[in-house]
Amino acid sequence: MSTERDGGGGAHGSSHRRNSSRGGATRQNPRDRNAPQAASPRLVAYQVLAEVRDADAYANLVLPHRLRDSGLSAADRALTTELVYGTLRMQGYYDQIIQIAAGRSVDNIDPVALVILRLGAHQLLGMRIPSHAAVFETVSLQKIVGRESAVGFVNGVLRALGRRSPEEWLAEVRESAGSEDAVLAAVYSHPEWIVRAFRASLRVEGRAGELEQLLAADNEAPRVTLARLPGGPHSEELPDRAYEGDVSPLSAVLDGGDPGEITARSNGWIRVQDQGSQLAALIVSRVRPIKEGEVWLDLCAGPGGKSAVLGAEARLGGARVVANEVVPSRADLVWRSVAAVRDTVEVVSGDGRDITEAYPEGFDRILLDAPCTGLGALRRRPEARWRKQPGDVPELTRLQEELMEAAIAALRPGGILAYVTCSPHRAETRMVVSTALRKHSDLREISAREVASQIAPHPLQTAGDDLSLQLWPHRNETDAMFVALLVRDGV
Ligand SMILES: C[S@@+](CC[C@H](N)C(=O)[O-])C[C@H]1O[C@@H](n2cnc3c(N)ncnc32)[C@H](O)[C@@H]1O
Repeated sequence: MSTERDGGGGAHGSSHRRNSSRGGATRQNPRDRNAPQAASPRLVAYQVLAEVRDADAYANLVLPHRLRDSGLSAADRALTTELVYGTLRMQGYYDQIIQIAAGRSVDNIDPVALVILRLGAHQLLGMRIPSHAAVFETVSLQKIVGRESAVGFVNGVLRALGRRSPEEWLAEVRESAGSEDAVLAAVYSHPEWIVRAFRASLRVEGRAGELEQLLAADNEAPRVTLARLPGGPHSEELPDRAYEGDVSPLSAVLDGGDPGEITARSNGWIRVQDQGSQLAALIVSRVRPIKEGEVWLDLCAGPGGKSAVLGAEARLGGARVVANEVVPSRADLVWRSVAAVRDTVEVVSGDGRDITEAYPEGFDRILLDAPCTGLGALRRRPEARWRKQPGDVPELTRLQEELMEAAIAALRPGGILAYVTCSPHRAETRMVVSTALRKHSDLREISAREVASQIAPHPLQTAGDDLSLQLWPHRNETDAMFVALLVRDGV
């Protein structure tokens, strides 16, 4: 499931790396395992990675908490972020190299040592921290958190890693993979089934040649993007060191600075949100002029990023919004997210498949931002690619089709339904829409691409013949959002 308030992303910066390669783990005696450990970037990064592995935690939720409590400087917080996000994104690639260097499968490596080796691999190969510093610091970490008996092993593997350049390792990994998809999966650190799904979606647009660019974009930290809710006290102003993005007229793309300070000062009017998500919500609110008294539904609203945009737009046009979310704790997040426009948004919690029981009178516009694999947001959720399984797809498409049926039943005659996912997987996008169109002769599709191109401040880079809109990280610098617009016949 996807979230919009995550922001996410890792900071880059070689100066941080240099400063911090001396920090933390070496300031105490690494052999005194009972002494309280002062926070260091590598120790905090290890703790986050261990929590992600052991407790199925989300790095973008755990990391900010750990950083807040760490007492680390801004530079060391940036280094920690890079260590966590970079290591998680490139885990598949580093595992190939660790296997070669260790002469055994990663399945046969002690789990703590494996996390530490991945952290070391990222420093050596991803951040190009000088080999002696990276090896020394990482071995020190093993002495603090790992088994004493594995220290020699970790030291030996890291030294083997450091003996070859990143380019030599890349060539070695390329050579040892088999098919073309296996090579791409290994080199760009994606599971092979995701590579195949992306290839299939791009091929429909006649752009299969962009696959490598897409995979590479997934491994880059996205820029932090803010949404300025329309009608807010400073919605027209761009914050310092920000520029308007190409995709959403509400966007402010940050060129540095702390988004936390800007968002906290704004009382909910300015918030972190991917441009693709902003555009998806604006497609619902701007597809046609708003008639006073319209009632809109956000059927799967948690954590509420799009509800806030819809609420702000509805408020200006005299409409109101019902925001529904099945998980009560996520409905609370929606309630918090719409703080600036609470007079316009009613937050409710229930299964979206039963929405017509609670609201038999129906809705003029519905946003169905469906639970999905989230394969379009891998940049911002670095561990997600390793957790998702191909078997998740059929289960999700069943739920998506059921929610689609409920949304259609809740649509007033003449009403508009936007079906949205943050996944480009065809089974979750066009196939769900095609099934709905086949089943309901009173539904017709209109061009989400055309509506989107009238909203976007700059020409939208899209391809293919579909009426639906498919955005891509490598082309649009957004999550790979999909939007289809369905209109129900009638007045
Ligand atoms: C893609 S997320 C929505 C993101 C949200 N629109 C935003 O912009 O912040 C999908 C949401 O659907 C919720 N969900 C899953 N099954 C549901 C159901 N049967 N009824 C309503 N919501 C559901 C999930 O809990 C999740 O919060």
